[in-house]
Amino acid sequence: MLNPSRFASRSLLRQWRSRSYATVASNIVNIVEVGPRDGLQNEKGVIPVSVKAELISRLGKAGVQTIEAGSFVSPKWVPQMAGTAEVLLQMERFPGVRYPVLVPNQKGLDAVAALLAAHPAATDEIAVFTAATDAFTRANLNVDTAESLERLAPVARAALDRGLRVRGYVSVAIACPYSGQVDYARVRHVAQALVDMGCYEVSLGDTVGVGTPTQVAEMLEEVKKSIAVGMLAGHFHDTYGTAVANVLTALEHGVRTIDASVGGLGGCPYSPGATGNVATEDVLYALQGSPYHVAGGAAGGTIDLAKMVDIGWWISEQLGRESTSRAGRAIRARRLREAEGKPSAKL
Ligand SMILES: CC(C)(COP(=O)([O-])OP(=O)([O-])OC[C@H]1O[C@@H](n2cnc3c(N)ncnc32)[C@H](O)[C@@H]1OP(=O)([O-])[O-])[C@@H](O)C(=O)NCCC(=O)NCCSC(=O)C[C@@](C)(O)CC(=O)[O-]
Repeated sequence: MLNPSRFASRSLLRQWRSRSYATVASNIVNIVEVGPRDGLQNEKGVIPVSVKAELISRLGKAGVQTIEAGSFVSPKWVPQMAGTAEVLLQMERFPGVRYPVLVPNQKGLDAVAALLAAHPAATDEIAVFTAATDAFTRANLNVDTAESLERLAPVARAALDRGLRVRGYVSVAIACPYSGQVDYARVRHVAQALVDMGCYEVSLGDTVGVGTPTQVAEMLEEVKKSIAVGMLAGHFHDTYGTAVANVLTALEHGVRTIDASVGGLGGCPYSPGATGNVATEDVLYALQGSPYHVAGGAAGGTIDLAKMVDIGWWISEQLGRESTSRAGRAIRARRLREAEGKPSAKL
């Protein structure tokens, strides 16, 4: 450990202090809560705008810093995301919280622009998306990957010109439901193309949820050959129960932004058999007592696990299903035992 009194000048001391701060800051984990978008887009029924807005309001109140609020995609393709503009107007907002929206094409960006013309604070960020395989991109966007990138580049440019931040997604970064094992070099090239078009961050998706920690590590090492790890995010579905392990692996490899979904909601309509995202509650629980600090939004502190458990339960009830968050279910069961006066250790 260096001793600050050994620094010859104040400016060197300042540099040392800022380096120390950078070390601390590098343990800050950002959660992008994708429940209201990735979580709800795969539901069978159509979810009322009021429920979606209430979900986002509750998440903001629980301290979530970034909440993906919905999509401006074709309602013929994904009817569950219809009404995102209304959601953005109905939900309660919290200072310091970001509310990005998914945009697939110029038409989606035009809809965002029309909303912003009337309500300039509706959002300040869009996310564009493509995939590492042509088969998946065709299923999701009706074009192959190269064409999707060609179409997205002017959309990203126009969004940046409007002062919006642009995030990118690469789906099927580990395996594709249509073409199997994915070449990680291809993931790297597609992620690089998104960075080149101006995305400040690229989220790498194990859309199918089949990835193991070893595969995630290999994929990240490949992508990191060209892209600074600070620009990468991890997006892990939990089909085979490896999502929390994959989150921890991504953190070990330097990734500091994790997409997660309250109650483990979700799935992609074009990824048959895939279950929801890693549950936000499970990530929060797994990181307790670790060197990582999960950044909070409104309160400036962290995300409140107890409140997230309540939200996971509430939204699951609204959807007529059970929360798939293991931590959420265990915490809830413990509360019930305690309410009945039964002995309850941490379990
Ligand atoms: C991109 C298209 C539209 C192309 O779909 P297309 O059929 O090739 O496009 P089109 O230009 O021929 O348009 C067809 C119709 O859609 C309308 N349309 C066209 N664009 C829009 C728009 N933006 N908003 C509203 N309407 C739109 C358009 O006006 C037209 O309406 P019609 O004339 O028939 O009445 C379609 O493929 C689409 O919407 N795809 C979105 C699919 C989607 O949302 N997938 C889920 C999100 S990605 C994901 O979940 C993965 C991720 C991000 O979570 C990460 C991971 O897990 O890997």
